[in-house]
Amino acid sequence: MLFMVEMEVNIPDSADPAVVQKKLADEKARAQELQKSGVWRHLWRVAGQYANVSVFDVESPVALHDIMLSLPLFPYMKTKVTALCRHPSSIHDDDR
Ligand SMILES: O=C(O)CC1=CCC(=O)O1
Repeated sequence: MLFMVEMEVNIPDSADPAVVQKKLADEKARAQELQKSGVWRHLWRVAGQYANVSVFDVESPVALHDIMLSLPLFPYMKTKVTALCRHPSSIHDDDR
């Protein structure tokens, strides 16, 4: 199942810089691991915002939920999830 996930990151000024640096490094490692596994299909920066638009390919909504809550930056994120399905005019065989 494909889902578009919009993530907006807001790190409070009061956050400990060392903790934030660790979370940023852990987030990058986790995001790259999930991209290599094929689960995190697309990761795009939204120009001009500390936000991204992503496409996840997961077994179920609960699998997506578990992945999102496991992200180190999740506590600092506002998220929006949209279910996707194949467009009849798509030429990409891997859309589903
Ligand atoms: O910077 C972001 O948009 C948050 C984020 C998601 C994956 C990652 O590496 O950073």
